[in-house]
Amino acid sequence: MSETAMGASQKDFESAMSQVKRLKDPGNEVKLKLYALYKQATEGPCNTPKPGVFDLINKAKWDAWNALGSLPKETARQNYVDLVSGLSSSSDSSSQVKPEADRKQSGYETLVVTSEDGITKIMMNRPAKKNAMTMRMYEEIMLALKAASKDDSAITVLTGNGDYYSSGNDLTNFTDIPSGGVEEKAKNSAILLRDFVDCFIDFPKPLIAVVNGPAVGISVTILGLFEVVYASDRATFHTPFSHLGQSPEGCSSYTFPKIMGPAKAAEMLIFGKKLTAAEACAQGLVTEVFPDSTFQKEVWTRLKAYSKLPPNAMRISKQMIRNREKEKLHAVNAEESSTLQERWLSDECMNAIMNFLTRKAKL
Ligand SMILES: CCCC/C=C/CC(=O)SCCNC(=O)CCNC(=O)[C@H](O)C(C)(C)COP(=O)(O)OP(=O)(O)OC[C@H]1O[C@@H](n2cnc3c(N)ncnc32)[C@H](O)[C@@H]1OP(=O)(O)O
Repeated sequence: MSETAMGASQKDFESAMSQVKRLKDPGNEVKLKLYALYKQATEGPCNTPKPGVFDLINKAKWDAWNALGSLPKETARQNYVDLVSGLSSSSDSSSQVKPEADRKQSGYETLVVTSEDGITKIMMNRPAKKNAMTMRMYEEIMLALKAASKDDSAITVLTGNGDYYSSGNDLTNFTDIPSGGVEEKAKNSAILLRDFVDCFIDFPKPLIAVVNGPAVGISVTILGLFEVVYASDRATFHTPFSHLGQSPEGCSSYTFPKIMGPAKAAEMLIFGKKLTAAEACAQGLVTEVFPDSTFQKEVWTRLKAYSKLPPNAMRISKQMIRNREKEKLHAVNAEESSTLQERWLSDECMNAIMNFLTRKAKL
């Protein structure tokens, strides 16, 4: 569906609901996704108390609904219709689909998500906008991560389609002001940011970034939460927070000084120094750099080999490496998100965004 397409009508939604009843069992994961989108589309954000830990089924349903955060009702309705339509077409051709075949998951508007060879690949898919991250993309990445945490893949990859990895937060996100004004917008954005980064902090399987091109802002900062970062030699790493009147997020105020030392971290996070892939590798942010001409081939060959390692052992090793940091990371994320909530209301930030939107300035 195109980004500008109108949302699904109530009639489309009702027809999708009756189609669901005729589908063969799509499995628990998809059923949870359908449940969550249905609740969000009809009742809005999750509004019931969290069930107890032993109430497994209701807790899974609650988690799925709650994970949709503040996704608007209309978007949830559209996602529900898209998901059902994808399920219907795949069940029509189910006789041709092998269980281990490349499974493209439908229902996403801003991503292409596939699961193959023990690898779930989440590809940001707005190449014409340099994979800038819209509100919808944040929500969809969270959904895709939640699904990947429970699917049968061993490792999960985040990458970008086109010449950019991602240009970071879509600056037009700030133009859609709700009735509660800019304060409400800043508050909702801070909640979304915190939820988004929490998903990376809590992700249980090895997470790999395949950085196919330049990366900006939040797409760079969250790299500190990945196990491995492979970069094309065309990639650059840029966090122009001060230029935008903003402050670090993605736990980078904590992870970057740990990874590269406080002086190098300050150059990136305060002064917006752009690193080449080789520099980012020397600073420890990137694991390995590959020539762009052989990047995809070399990286995927390596990842396919890694994905054959025993998945439980990899998961346990990741948890041992990360778990003692988790509490700290959640606290840092909360602090960074609330600082940004204030920054977004500052003149410095508003002027910088206006400049971008009116094309007076480029990075
Ligand atoms: C709710 C959670 C919030 C979390 C906060 C995170 C903080 C950040 O992520 S800060 C980083 C924000 N990102 C930027 O400041 C980048 C802004 N973009 C640019 O400076 C340039 O577009 C570029 C250097 C990335 C690329 O320049 P280039 O000349 O090669 O291409 P363009 O013609 O500028 O881009 C093509 C097309 O894409 C649109 N676009 C690119 N990036 C963004 C973006 N971040 N937000 C909105 N739109 C973006 C650009 O406007 C062009 O669109 P049109 O073809 O329609 O003009």
